[in-house]
Formats: sequence, structure tokens, C-alpha cells
Amino acid sequence: MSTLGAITAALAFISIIQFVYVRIQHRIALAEASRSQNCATPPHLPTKDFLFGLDTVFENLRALKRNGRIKQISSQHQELGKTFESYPFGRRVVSTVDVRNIQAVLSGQQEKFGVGPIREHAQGPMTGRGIITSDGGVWMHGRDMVKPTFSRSQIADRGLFEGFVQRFLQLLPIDEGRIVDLQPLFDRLILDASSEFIFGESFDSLSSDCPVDSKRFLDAFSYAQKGVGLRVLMGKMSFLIRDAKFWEACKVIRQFTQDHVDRALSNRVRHNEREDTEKNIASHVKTRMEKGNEKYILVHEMARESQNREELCSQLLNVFFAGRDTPAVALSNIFFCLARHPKAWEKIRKEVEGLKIEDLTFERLKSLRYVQYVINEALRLYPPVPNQSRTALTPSILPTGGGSTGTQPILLFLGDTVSMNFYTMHRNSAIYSPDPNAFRPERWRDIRPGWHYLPFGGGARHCPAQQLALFWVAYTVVRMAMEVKGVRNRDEVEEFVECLKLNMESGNGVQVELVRG
Ligand code: HEM
Repeated sequence: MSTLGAITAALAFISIIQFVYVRIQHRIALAEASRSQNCATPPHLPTKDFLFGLDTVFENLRALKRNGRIKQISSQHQELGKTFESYPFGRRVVSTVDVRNIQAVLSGQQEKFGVGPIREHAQGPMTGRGIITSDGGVWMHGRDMVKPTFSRSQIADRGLFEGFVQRFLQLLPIDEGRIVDLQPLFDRLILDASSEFIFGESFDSLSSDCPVDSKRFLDAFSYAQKGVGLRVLMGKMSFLIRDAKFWEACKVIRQFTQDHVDRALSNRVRHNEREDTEKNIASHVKTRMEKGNEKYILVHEMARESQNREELCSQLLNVFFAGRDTPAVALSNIFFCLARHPKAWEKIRKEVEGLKIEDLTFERLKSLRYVQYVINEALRLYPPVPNQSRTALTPSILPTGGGSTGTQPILLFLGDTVSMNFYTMHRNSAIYSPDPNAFRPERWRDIRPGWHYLPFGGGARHCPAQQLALFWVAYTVVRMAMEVKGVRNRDEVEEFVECLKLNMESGNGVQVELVRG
């Protein structure tokens, strides 16, 4: 063995000893501190590897590979209760579907929990630090920057979205007796709408001439997204991944975004010269409402709040990362259910009978009760974001889940992870009976589940784009109901095959045949 090899082996050995020592210390400290504060540990996920939990890691990876990771978590909860702990790679993860714990993490004690320790490292090279990756000041500033635009987007130009929907409808093979997978088409619809909203220029993926630089950006984005998934999995060991293409993709993404930011900043200078009489944002909004059809573009609105090129670029990429496809996944999951429940589609058709395109305002869509029930129900059963994690930024206490009765508080140490599974929580029979696993939109007539229903998250970090996303989703459902009489399932597999990338979508797509109304 060369000298270098010997030094590397020695260093690796010392690191392992150090790791083991810290783990043992951590477990002893945890047991002692728990006792002194009347806390108790929750049930453990059975493991043969008490130090590194490698069997847990491999079991999780196998479940992911056979498209069953979320179902695996659900059955672990069925076996072990609402809260349990495991030690993948030796790190403590407390998994919970108990609403009291979830509320504490996302709301009551939210300042004690963060996303930064996992996301900044994994996603930072791609998007930089911003609203999605970071905690504290960077997160708060991102939130302040996007908030006004998202609340104003409700009065945004509907005509623009209608334009995208018309292109989308033209691509549907209605009455052709052909099977179509709606999933990639929804993806293109939302990509075009979200790129227009975020960058001010649609990627035009629904038309055949998608511009070359948009295509390059998108390819780089998909590649880097996969890289981020792997980096989340590998955690601190990510330095072992040797993938030059990932870093090249990150460069392409940032360059593309910087060009848009530069344009927005120079527009702003011109805009200031023209409109230096504008006194405040409120009067600006009023002017726009009077004009009626001006567009809301995130990069322009954010350039009002900050002129820092790097910061703008990172915050924009953070938003694009969160919103590029989630509404498309929501639409796919909704149509997955509708294709299997023709009666629900009939009821939607009945509800939209007589509506015209110009009637489809934000308020009108909200008032279509059955459409709203269907959306709620599909997002309950198949939430696009089925799982969320937070890392303890300081020692903290979860209110419940510990001890033999599962009711004692649980002590968390700095660096422990809390993993919350919304998919399982959304199927709680105490809230969603009868048939919590069945698609029954009518149940929404009588239930107000509050914290038991979190497709858009909860607390300070809940989705700031919820209303905009629900508008896009409801608008598309209604426009399809105006054009299409029958959505017939043509997928031989009846049940949902889970495909977990960053979101959870149907692994078999949404294979249907469409019949004109
Ligand atoms: C149906 C579609 C959508 C769903 C189901 C959804 C779901 C969520 C969820 C569950 C969270 C919370 C994540 C957490 O707790 O860490 C979140 C956060 C976020 N979403 Fe959405 N989202 C959707 C659409 C969008 C769109 C269209 C955009 C942007 C155009 C967007 C931008 C964001 C941002 C920026 C955050 C981070 C908020 C923060 O950390 O303060 N989302 N979303």
C-alpha cells in the first residue's frame, strides 16, 4: 500500500471510531436527559445495525426502487404507532403523523426547526440560498419578497392562462379513439404558465418551437434535480459523488436565470425614469387593476424589493424549484382519480353547465363546490408533497409519542430529524371515515379537518402560492369539463403506482381516452 493509501485508510478508521464514539455518547445523553425531563423515546424501527442503521438505509432504497417508499412509511406507522424513531446512517429520525407533533414543528416551535441543514447542502449548488433551502434571515427575506406578488396574482390576467389552456386543449386527441397520457401534457401546460409567471417569458413547451436556450435550461434543470435527490440521500457523504455534468448543469441554470434578472433590473431602471411619480405599491396595484390586463411577473416584482443580482437569481430559482411542476402533479393525481370515477366527472360537468370562459374568475371557481370537493379529495389521497422533514436546530421537545403508552413527550437533540408523513395523516380513519382510503369527494360537505389536512404544508412555511396553484388547477379542470364529455380510464392497473421523485405522482401516468361533450 502506498503512503497516501495508508494515510487515507488511517484517517477513515479514525473517522469511524469518532463517529461510533459520538453516536454512543448521543444515545446515553438522550436516555439520561429523557428521564430527567419526563420524556421518553418512541418505539424503534427494528434494526440489526445499531450503529449505522445500514439495513434501514438499504430497506428504504429498495422500497424507493419498487415504487413503494410512501406506502412503506404508512405500514411502519400501522405497526409502530403514530410516532417512531430510526437511525439511517446512524442519524436519528423521528417519524410522526401525530397532528400535535406536526403542529408543534411547523407552527408552535417552528423557530427551533429548520430545513437548511439538509437542503442548503443538497440543493444549494443548483439554486443557491433562498426561500426553499434556507432558514432565518435568508428565508424571511425570500418570503417577504414573494408574498406581495403571490397575493396580487389572484387579480392577474386570466387571459394569459386561458391562452396556455387553449394550446393544451388543441393537443388532446378528443374523439380519436386513441389513448393519451395526460401527465406529460399537464407538465407542459404548467411549465409554460409558471415560466411566464416567474421569468416573464414562457418556455412555450406546448408549441413545437420551444426556444433553444429554454430547452437547454430545462434539460439542465431536470438533470440537476436528480442530482439534488441523490445529494439529499447521501447527506454529508455527497463529496463522494463524482459528477461533472451536475456542476455543468448548475452553471447553465444560473446563467439563464441571471440573464432574466439582468433584463428585469435594466427594465426597472427605465421604469423608474418613466414613472418616478409612483408613490407606493398600493397605488401601483390600483393602477394595474384599472388597466385590468397587465401581467404579474415575479422577476419584475422582486426587482422592486432588491437589486442584488445574486440574491434575485437564487430566490427566483428557489421559487421555480418549488413551483415548476407541483400543480401539474396535482392535476395528474386529480385526473387519475376522475378517470376511475366517471360519476364524479359527470357531476363536475353538471356543475359547469352553462358557464362561459369569461365567467371563470378566481371567486367563481372557488364557488364551484363539487369541483372544490374533488380537488380536496384527490390532494388528500395523493398529495404531491407527501412527506416533509425538519432538522432540530436546538434541543427541543415534541409534545407526544414517547414511552410505552405513546403519550409522553420526546426529547430531540440538535441535528435530529423529524419526518412528517402527510400521506398517512390524510388517511386517518378518525377524521376521514368511512373509507379513509376511498375517493369520496362528498365527504368534504361535512368535514373541516384543519391541521389534519396539509397538502400545502402548514405554519410559517406553508405554500405562499397556494391560491395561484389552486386557481390554475381548478381552471384547467373546469375548462376540460367544458370540452370533454367522457374521461375513460385506459390503464390496466387500477391502483395508484407511486412514483416518488421530489413530488409523488402516478408511476403509470394518466392513461385515458377522451370523448367530446
Ligand atoms: C398544487 C400545487 C402545489 C402544492 C401541492 C404545493 C405544496 C407545497 C408545500 C407542502 C410546501 C411546504 C413545504 C415545507 O413545509 O417545507 C410548499 C412550499 C412552497 N411552495 Fe408550494 N405547492 C404548490 C405550488 C406551488 C407553486 C406554483 C409555487 C410557485 C410558483 C410554489 C412555491 C412554493 C414556495 C416558494 C414554497 C416555500 C415556502 C417557504 O418555505 O416559506 N408552490 N408548497
